[in-house]
Amino acid sequence: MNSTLIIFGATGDLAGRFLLPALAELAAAETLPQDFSLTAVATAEMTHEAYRDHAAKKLNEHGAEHPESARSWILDRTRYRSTDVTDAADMADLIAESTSAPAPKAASAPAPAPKSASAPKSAPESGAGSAPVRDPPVTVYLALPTGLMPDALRALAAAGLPQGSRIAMEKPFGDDLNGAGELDDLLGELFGDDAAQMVFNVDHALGMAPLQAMLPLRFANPLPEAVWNGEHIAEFRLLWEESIALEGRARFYDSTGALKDVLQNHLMQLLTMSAMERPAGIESGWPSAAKLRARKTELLSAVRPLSGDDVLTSTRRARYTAGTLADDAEAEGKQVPDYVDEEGVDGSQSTETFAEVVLHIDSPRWQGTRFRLRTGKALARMRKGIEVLFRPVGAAQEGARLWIGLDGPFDVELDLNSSSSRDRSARLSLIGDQPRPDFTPYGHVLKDVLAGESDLAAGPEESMLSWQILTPVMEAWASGDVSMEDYPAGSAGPDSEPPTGPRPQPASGQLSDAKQQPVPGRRPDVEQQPFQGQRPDVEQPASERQP
Ligand SMILES: NC(=O)C1=CN([C@@H]2O[C@H](COP(=O)(O)OP(=O)(O)OC[C@H]3O[C@@H](n4cnc5c(N)ncnc54)[C@H](OP(=O)(O)O)[C@@H]3O)[C@@H](O)[C@H]2O)C=CC1
Ligand SMILES: O=C1O[C@H](COP(=O)(O)O)[C@@H](O)[C@H](O)[C@H]1O
Repeated sequence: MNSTLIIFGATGDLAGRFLLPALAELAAAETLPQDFSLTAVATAEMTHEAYRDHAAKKLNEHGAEHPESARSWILDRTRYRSTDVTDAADMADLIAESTSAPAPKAASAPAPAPKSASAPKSAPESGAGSAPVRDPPVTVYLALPTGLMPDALRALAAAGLPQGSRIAMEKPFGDDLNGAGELDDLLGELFGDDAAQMVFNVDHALGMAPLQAMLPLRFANPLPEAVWNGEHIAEFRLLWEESIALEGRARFYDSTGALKDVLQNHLMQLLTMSAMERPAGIESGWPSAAKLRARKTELLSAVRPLSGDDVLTSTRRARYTAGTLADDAEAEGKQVPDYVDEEGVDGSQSTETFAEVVLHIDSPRWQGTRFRLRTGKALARMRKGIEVLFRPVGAAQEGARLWIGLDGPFDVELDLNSSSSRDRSARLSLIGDQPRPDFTPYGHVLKDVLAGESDLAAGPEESMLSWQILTPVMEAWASGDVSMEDYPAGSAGPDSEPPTGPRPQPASGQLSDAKQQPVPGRRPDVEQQPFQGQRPDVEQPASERQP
């Protein structure tokens, strides 16, 4: 496991809300090497102590559930450096400094064992404060706005990274289809064939244990798999609804919006994990990263392209107006102004805080099923999960419903048709909890990134296909063809009818002619596999449940 971590964007929201708490979590679980050190980087001038104070506050705010000893263990190994991420010379100094000097406090303060006095699970490569290892590998985490990624990567390549180093890049991968293609080309230019091993495209949705569990749930049980198709499922709702609003992130969010921030990446991962065909290797535990990506790209390639007209019937966008946020642990019932009046927001940009898109997949398995992807900020409650609406059978008014919570509560709910007596129908709800995840999503991500694993990294092809699917939406929204709706902060969202989707699906057994154009992938690690869906003869059922 790499023991030197450098976080760019260390004063940002991601670092404070997720990365620092995840490091404390890993320290508490004794997963980090004893000689672990963190170099926190941003542009602001600050002393090590000032940064540690800042980090301690963030850990109190977002990581209070981790033991005090684990939080101090991280802080003791943290130094701060102001560096221009686009400057190669500055970058080279930073890397040399991060790998050659012991972390400022680690040499003087004995490392408190976070949970017990036992040895860490990963063997230390050198003790804290011992003689530096020559050119040890580093892990560079780019928690930066997307626009900075190309310059940061160029500077890193020019500075030269020690053998075995890794780069973690936050989503979204590029800003649109062209940007993602250019970024992929740039990675190839800068790092050649090593790019696939070296660069980890982070999408923390993939670190959510229940999303990983979708594969065993679907493929290691006969029950869901037998009905996991368009004949039985009318609609998937892939939801990433947040109760929080901007949280001071206007600089980032106002040039991004809900579609690019969440729908293009996290929700597309929910889509692929819910709908992909069986990946080879799942029967023996977990598929290889290449096999998994092959199934994901196959699925995304089969998403029916949206025409300009389809965008009108298949999408909604909105932004919040003044209101009171939900009274939960994150949003705390705060009052917020109209989105356009939030500090740092440029109202003329028409940035949406709510996005909904309905897609169809032209594969034998998924004929007639709607895939509804919905995300938004300042909504009535925090709800991330997958809702599966089954088609009604016989005289039943409603079909069965399955809910899988992804990010706490980790609830699973199965609503079935039953009856309370011979002549009265009633719903039977089976409710349970999923197994507790070992780590939070960012705990998983950081553990994998530091350990050099790639199973949970998102492939660049997936990102490009996702951008390709959404390009017509972005174009229609930019030209104003789909009007911007609004919703009071803290409400369930806009009160218009949810979109129902585009034109009728192709006649039974036929797949759409208008397939997505293949996106040229540079990485050699994606294997294309043919569809193995079993039901080419499924007909569109008469009753389609309305959202
Ligand atoms: N916040 C979140 O909840 C999540 C964010 N992400 C992703 O993380 C990334 C960062 O988001 P977030 O933390 O919210 O953004 P913020 O705007 O909160 O933070 C951006 C960080 O980048 C630093 N920075 C900006 N310009 C430079 C530069 N030229 N050189 C060095 N550092 C620079 C800023 O430091 P300074 O102020 O000193 O310039 C700041 O630390 C985005 O890609 C986002 O998609 C992913 C998942 C969750
Ligand atoms: O990627 C992002 O995710 C967060 C939400 O993450 P979660 O794990 O708390 O659901 C979101 O707030 C942020 O805007 C986005 O960049």
